[in-house]
Amino acid sequence: MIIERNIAPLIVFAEEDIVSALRKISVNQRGFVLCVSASGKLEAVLTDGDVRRWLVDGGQFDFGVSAAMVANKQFVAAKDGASEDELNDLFSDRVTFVPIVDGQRHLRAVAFRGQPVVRIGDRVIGPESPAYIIAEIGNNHNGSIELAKRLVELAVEAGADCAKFQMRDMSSLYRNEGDSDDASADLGAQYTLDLLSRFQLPVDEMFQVFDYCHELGIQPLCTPWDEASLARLEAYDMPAYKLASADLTNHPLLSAMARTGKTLICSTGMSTQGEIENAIAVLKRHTAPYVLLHCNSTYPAPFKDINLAYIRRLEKLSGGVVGYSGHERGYFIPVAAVAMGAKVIEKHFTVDRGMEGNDHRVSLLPDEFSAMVRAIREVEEAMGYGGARGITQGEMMNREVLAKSLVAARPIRAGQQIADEDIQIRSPGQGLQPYFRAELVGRIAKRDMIEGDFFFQSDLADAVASARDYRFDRPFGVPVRYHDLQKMIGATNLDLVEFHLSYKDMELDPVRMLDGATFDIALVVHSPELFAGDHIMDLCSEDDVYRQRSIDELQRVIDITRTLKPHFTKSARPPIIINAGGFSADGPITAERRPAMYDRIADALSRLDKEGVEIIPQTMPPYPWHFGGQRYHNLFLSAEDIVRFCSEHGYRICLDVSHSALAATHLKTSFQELLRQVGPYTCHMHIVDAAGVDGEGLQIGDGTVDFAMVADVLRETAPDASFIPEIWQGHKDDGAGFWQALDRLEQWF
Ligand SMILES: C=C(OP(=O)(O)O)C(=O)O
Repeated sequence: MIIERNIAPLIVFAEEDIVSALRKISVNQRGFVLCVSASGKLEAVLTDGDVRRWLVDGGQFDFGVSAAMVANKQFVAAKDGASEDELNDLFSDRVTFVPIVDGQRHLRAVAFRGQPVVRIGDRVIGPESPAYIIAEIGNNHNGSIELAKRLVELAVEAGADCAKFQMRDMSSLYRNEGDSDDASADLGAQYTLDLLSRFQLPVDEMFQVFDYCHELGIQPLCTPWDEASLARLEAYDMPAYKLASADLTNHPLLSAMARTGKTLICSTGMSTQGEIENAIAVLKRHTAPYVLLHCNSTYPAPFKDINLAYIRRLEKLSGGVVGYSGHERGYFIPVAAVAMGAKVIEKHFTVDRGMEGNDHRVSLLPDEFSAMVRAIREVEEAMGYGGARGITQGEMMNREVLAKSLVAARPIRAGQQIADEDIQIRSPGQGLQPYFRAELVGRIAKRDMIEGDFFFQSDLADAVASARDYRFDRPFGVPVRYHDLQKMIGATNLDLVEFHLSYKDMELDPVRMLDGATFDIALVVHSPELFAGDHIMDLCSEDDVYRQRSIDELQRVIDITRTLKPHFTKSARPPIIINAGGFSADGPITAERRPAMYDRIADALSRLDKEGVEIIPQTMPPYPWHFGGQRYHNLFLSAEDIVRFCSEHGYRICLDVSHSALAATHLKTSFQELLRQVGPYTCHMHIVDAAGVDGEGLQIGDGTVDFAMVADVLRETAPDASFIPEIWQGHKDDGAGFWQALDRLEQWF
């Protein structure tokens, strides 16, 4: 259960109009608002459903009507101080939230049934959120406001979500009123008192540092070590509080903190399980929103004593969000804690581990802290949701190359019953997976096969997508290789073929491969991206030798295209599609570096003999799949970049609908707008579906692209551009994937 005490987003004044109330519901995303009087008394509850019922049941569509007129005055509410069990009893299938009111019906909080989440300012921390990472500055400023501010700056740079400090009122906190010269104090306490007396920031300076945090966009938090400090921090209006392990058993302070109604992050170091359970009971009695941090309060904590597995136990005990406050050396343990479910991570932070004070020695330096943040974010990305196992895009590509298929062991004639001896298992994995063997045996072959031909899903199906003549409002074609060119052209009324050259194909003699044949259609060539020796085309590489190799390879592609051209009678100036380069391995390249990269590409292209051909760079997805692995593409993603390159350097492009849809999703920009802007520069297109940020090459209808919209925009902005359905592995099974795509696309194009 969640108790929300920040009620401002959940209330409207009863006399506010219904439109204001609906606006508030849209913003708070809770599906309701509570109508209160000017003095804050709860009068009614207004849900989405109430508004719908009002409209359907003959509401006068008078949007000036007050929220209270439409709202429901019969609602379930609880008294402030109700226990968690009492609140739980009020929930039902229909009641998913319960307003909590005081004796005078003033609204105090709202209880929600649901996932345990807490809020700190505008941050929501819960099972689905990224970990909230606290840079524990504590007293590592050693009493210097300048150093405190510098640590805040460094925490921001390191990617922390929060910069945390500590506040003590020395006179009320210590039994000797914080007298650091008290000779009767034992050694440990005397050392701590001495440090604290010298290294505390005065309250007004502490507040200046909090202001500085706000200025830099990082949340400030603080641990009050006593009630006097809590009162001072309340006066500043902190968004939440941290309770130190040392105070988990200090129920009066815990209760005082709980009474603020703010989220409490409570460390559990130095406590037994029974003491932790008692603290949870206090927190629940106050219906406080809280996070428990597993912690071993040794400085530094020995790895053998950390007992990270306790995080899971703590989660069960608390029934809420858990985290980890680490005092060990290094940052691997917090990263592991995140993998175990920690949603708050606190680590000490310093500029110099050699400075005076215990905490410095167990603190991370800024570059270590930022490495921890990076590692945590990577682990979070890798955690997933434990749903059903699917095959990822990268695996799918590797499965094609590395896995096995069922292939014909000897020639098979159409109409023949397939026997077990007709089948063998061979790599690559482009055909039916081996476990279909039993299903295949006994079937009647639908086609003639020679030894080594793949069996496909269609050999098990009763109906197969096959080619026919198509009608489109623009020239269309399919991708071909030397080996299937004749077959594809013979199958349907293509206007063009897009010749996909592999680097191996470049060693073949085009004249011999075409055997003197000519075709009454046009030619588009897709240059290889990968050349011999793992060379990936990169016309803007900063390595001049590498770049020159890319230029030379592209010149060879141009020469081959010129040799192919006379065999395609409708080709005046065949376009050559290139993936121009500009990829990176470890992360995206910043926007400032991109213009120079485009200039290098334009310069490389200007060095080519392009007589008789047109080079058209392809629009790119954010994550290309070179060698089945993940890299970053940086160029030809955004509409602005593409338009600038084309208009400045006089090029047209190949618009890959799948790539650009993924790019728009990744860049959080409008795909429709991208199409509108790049349409006028489009010479040729790959029309194919896409999903998410890396699901490319999908069959039409298997992704999320709105093809009706795409067709409408392109009819206006690129009416003459030709296209192919570049379905991944569409050529398999005699082009079944291409024919199915053309079938589906005909309704729009
Ligand atoms: C000492 C503190 O916390 P922990 O117990 O998590 O180290 C603190 O927050 O000041």
